[in-house]
Amino acid sequence: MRKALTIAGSDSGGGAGIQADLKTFQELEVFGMSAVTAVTAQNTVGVHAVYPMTAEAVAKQIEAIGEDMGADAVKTGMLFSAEIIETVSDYLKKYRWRNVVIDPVMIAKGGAPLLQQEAIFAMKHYLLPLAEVITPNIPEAEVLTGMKIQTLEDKRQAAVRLCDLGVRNVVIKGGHDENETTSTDLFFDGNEFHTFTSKRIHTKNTHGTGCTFSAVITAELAKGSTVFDAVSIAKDFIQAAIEDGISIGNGHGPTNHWAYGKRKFIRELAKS
Ligand SMILES: Nc1ncnc2c1ncn2[C@@H]1O[C@H](COP(=O)(O)OP(=O)(O)OP(=O)(O)O)[C@@H](O)[C@H]1O
Ligand SMILES: Cc1ncc(CO)c(N)n1
Repeated sequence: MRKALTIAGSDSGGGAGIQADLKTFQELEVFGMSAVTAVTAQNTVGVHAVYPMTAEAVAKQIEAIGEDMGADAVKTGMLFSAEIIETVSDYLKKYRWRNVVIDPVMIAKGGAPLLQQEAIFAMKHYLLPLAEVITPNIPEAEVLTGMKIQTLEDKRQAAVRLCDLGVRNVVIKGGHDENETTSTDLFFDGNEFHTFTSKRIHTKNTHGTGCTFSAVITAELAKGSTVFDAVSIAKDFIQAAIEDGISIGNGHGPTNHWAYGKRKFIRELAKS
């Protein structure tokens, strides 16, 4: 049984954060574990409140896992403060965890800040050098690189800059390219570029797409996939999850975490 750890915030609405990560790990048959960095009171409409944990509480959760169960892959999501980022970075080094996926969560879809402005320095200088993969959306990649991203060439340049910060593989996600008919994610492994493109789905049920995408990469790395294959599976998984999105609540509904598994099961049934 492969094990994956998510270090992220709790989304009471269940579509993003720790909840999305654990549902995704489960779908991919990886044992999921968590260290909660903050509790958010959140639903499909927005974030009502954020209650960060102390850095000590985050440290104790990670230590409990590190001293006993270990992890085949680790992902980070909402980290909120510089202090939490520094603590997480220290523990990633202490346990020499490989397959570290950083989703540099900064702002929720409705605009609520999930990372303090003054924590960006810590993210760039302590956390990013530990990343096997980083998965920023366009606004996050702009903040981390200090450049405006409008074209595919801009995404390429930003990916190179992120590798210069010590990251080994970069995926710049295209969900925010809202004028396009496709959603194109740019992958850079430090040497070569590859684009993963899918048809853009016109839906408001996209809450937690980024968390789910990076959780798939984490689960696949835990199972021994290459980074390229893990990203490729993540793209298929999120496409199915958005296509079969769930219309609950009055705002951005969640994606469907079991759509990918259900389709795979139906395909296998048809073959037999
Ligand atoms: N409307 C859409 N149609 C198809 N794919 C999409 C759509 N929106 C997002 N995606 C895909 O979902 C994944 C996540 O991208 P996105 O840019 O939305 O992340 P994000 O902004 O970090 O998400 P969130 O903050 O809501 O968790 C990417 O693979 C992207 O291509
Ligand atoms: C807890 C949490 N993490 C990440 C996101 C980004 O989708 C969110 N909305 N909430």
